[in-house]
Amino acid sequence: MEGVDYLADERKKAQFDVDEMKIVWAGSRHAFEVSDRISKLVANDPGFSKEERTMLPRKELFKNTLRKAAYAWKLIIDLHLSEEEAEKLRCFIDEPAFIDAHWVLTSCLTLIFAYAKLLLWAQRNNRKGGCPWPTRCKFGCYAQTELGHGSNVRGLETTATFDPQTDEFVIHSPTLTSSKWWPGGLGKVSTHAVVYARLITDGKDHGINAFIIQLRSLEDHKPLPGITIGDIGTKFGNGAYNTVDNGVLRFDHVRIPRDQMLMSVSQVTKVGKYVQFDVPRQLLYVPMVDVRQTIVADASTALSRAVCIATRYSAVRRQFGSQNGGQEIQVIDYKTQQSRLFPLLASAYAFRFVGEWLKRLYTDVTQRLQAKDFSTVPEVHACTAGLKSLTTTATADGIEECRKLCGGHGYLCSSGLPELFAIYVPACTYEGDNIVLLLQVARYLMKTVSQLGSRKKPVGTIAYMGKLEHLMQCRFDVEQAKDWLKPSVILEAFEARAARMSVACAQNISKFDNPEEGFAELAADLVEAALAHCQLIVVSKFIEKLQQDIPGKGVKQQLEVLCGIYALFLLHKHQGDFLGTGYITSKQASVANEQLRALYSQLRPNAISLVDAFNYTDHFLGSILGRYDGNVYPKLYEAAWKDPLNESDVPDGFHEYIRPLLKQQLLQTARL
Ligand SMILES: CCCCC/C=C\C/C=C\C/C=C\C=C\C(=O)SCCNC(=O)CCNC(=O)[C@H](O)C(C)(C)COP(=O)(O)OP(=O)(O)OC[C@H]1O[C@@H](n2cnc3c(N)ncnc32)[C@H](O)[C@@H]1OP(=O)(O)O
Ligand SMILES: Cc1cc2nc3c(=O)[nH]c(=O)nc-3n(C[C@H](O)[C@H](O)[C@H](O)COP(=O)(O)OP(=O)(O)OC[C@H]3O[C@@H](n4cnc5c(N)ncnc54)[C@H](O)[C@@H]3O)c2cc1C
Repeated sequence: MEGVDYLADERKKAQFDVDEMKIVWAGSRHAFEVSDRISKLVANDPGFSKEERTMLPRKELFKNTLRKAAYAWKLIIDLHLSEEEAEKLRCFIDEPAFIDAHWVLTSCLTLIFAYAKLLLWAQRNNRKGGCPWPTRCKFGCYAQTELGHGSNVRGLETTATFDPQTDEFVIHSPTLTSSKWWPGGLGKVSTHAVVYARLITDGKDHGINAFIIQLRSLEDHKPLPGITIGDIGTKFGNGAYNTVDNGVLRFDHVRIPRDQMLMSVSQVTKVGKYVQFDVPRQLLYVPMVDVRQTIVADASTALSRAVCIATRYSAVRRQFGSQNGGQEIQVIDYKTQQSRLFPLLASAYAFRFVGEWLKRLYTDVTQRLQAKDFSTVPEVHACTAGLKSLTTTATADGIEECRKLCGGHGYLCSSGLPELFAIYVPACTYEGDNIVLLLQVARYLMKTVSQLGSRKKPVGTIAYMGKLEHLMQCRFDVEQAKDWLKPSVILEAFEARAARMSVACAQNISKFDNPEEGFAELAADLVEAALAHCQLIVVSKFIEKLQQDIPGKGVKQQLEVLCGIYALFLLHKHQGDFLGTGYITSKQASVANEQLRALYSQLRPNAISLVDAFNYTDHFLGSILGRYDGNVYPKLYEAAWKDPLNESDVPDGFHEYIRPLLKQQLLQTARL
């Protein structure tokens, strides 16, 4: 029946003010209002329908994305949307597109500028006049990865050879493996690209630098002479990321003016002299830091969406336990369901808060860079790399777990979960493979441990290493379950575990004559130590959030429950680390698990309202199982009939393939 709220009883159980929690989730009252308004605008506009996305063939799907992007662009202009509103529009349209960075950044700059802004910052500081680039081009992409190399940026093969006769660079793809491969927006749309290539002057290779290169004619959109471009082919999942034209690109001695090199860390003069500036070479990599922090901020959105679907459906779905003709048990009441679902709900909140914090850290580093203060770049690199790895791995795994939590119906495209997973899972790979990124964090940790004796004091997220002596010796000395609720106890447990794992790795590396050999041999342990450090960051930022003034009846209490679940779930999952490093005993681990179970019971009556606080429209959720009103079964039944296979009772191919077989069977039966 339309209009009935099948989850109304669940909503009545809430012990906190949901409207206030919506504001905490959004980040501020203003952010909530913008998000609420724009999500409704998208949901009520048939131009943004997603209904048939998983059924369209690739060419139609792609054209449909182009249509939506153009339509959204028109709306932004017609409605005079601010940058913040445009970004929300991009988010709620919920379709990866070539044009994404336009929504992320500004309504008039290009995607290339997004990636290149820090490079351009340095360029502006080292050359007279600004770079005319952003206003000149139409659409851009970021062409770093090649067919043969992605993670190993120093191994890229594309060359940019300076020709002093003409004051130009000659861009060339010398091998098949040097073909640019993967850039989003490259295949069919981009007119320009930031291309990473080896700089060669006077026969000398100066390593990787970035260049701005026009790819297509602004008149007829054809590739310019010497340039070959195409799409790399269909990707994982129906619909999903196939809305994006990830592309391949080859250069055959393409000439570009000298000033199209992004001269952030070095410069080539008119006579071909290579000059290195007095800035760290890593500045070349800072655009990756920018996008990684955006990915961390987006992780909570993807995870909370899956959790919202699985939580609502778990309250609607009933299995077993009916007595005397009464109702069966809601699957959300099974302790196993709770122990799989509630840590994901807690993780969604935890990632939200760590994402907010990382944004502030990133804003701080960009301000420091303007003042030529490079001191925090290594820490920001470690934080963005590590948190990108932690949050995307946990989110991709979490979405898949939510699919399983919805049983068989979770496997239907109409549950929204298969497509959400297919769109999300490449986040574990793009902007840096998650293992490669954890190894970067491990390098930073090993460096930190090796410098502990020096005058350089660890600060920021590694400040805890400053009390190493205490962290190596301390023991958890309380016995009751409720002791595990004290923030100081949780924090010390995570600090001691992270510090001990890093120190153990450093000690083992020191047993090798060559530290690089030791690092390679111990890589699996180092990844675990890096993860322990990143989990400590997430836990500590959640605890910091709770120290703020949080208004609203019961809101802070619910967040305390979620924080406890996040931390104690990790402790339970990684018990081996905590026991192995000797900080807790097995009795204490079991007491922590007791406390975790008690927290699940406290969360249970609030579960539906905690996912309502995400304030997602049914359009954004794109899931029959996650509908706000819980009216699942009639809508699932209705949706099945919309499948193209159900357009006729007798399927295409019946006469060619089914009928002959049926006839053959009839004949055989007759012979018998
Ligand atoms: C524009 C907005 C778009 C918004 C989009 C929103 C969501 C995303 C949606 C879709 C995705 C779309 C696009 C995806 C794009 C891409 O995937 S682009 C390609 C990304 N590629 C990578 O991430 C490659 C990963 N590899 C690397 O980053 C490096 O090569 C590696 C870190 C592995 C280093 O290799 P190595 O050869 O060992 O290093 P070097 O010798 O070159 O340098 C080492 C020193 O530099 C420090 N460092 C490394 N990276 C950074 C960094 N990013 N920032 C600062 N510093 C860095 C490193 O710590 C070493 O320092 P020390 O020498 O130890 O002091
Ligand atoms: C959807 C999508 C969009 C993308 N968009 C862009 C884009 O816009 N622009 C762009 O330039 N690129 C883009 N990429 C490319 C992406 O950045 C790379 O795929 C990514 O950096 C991983 O590199 P790779 O493919 O070389 O993986 P590989 O490095 O080949 O990884 C293969 C395996 O080797 C392991 N491995 C590699 N190195 C090490 C090591 N040192 N130690 C231990 N294990 C290691 C990895 O963990 C992984 O298991 C995109 C990729 C995808 C999937």
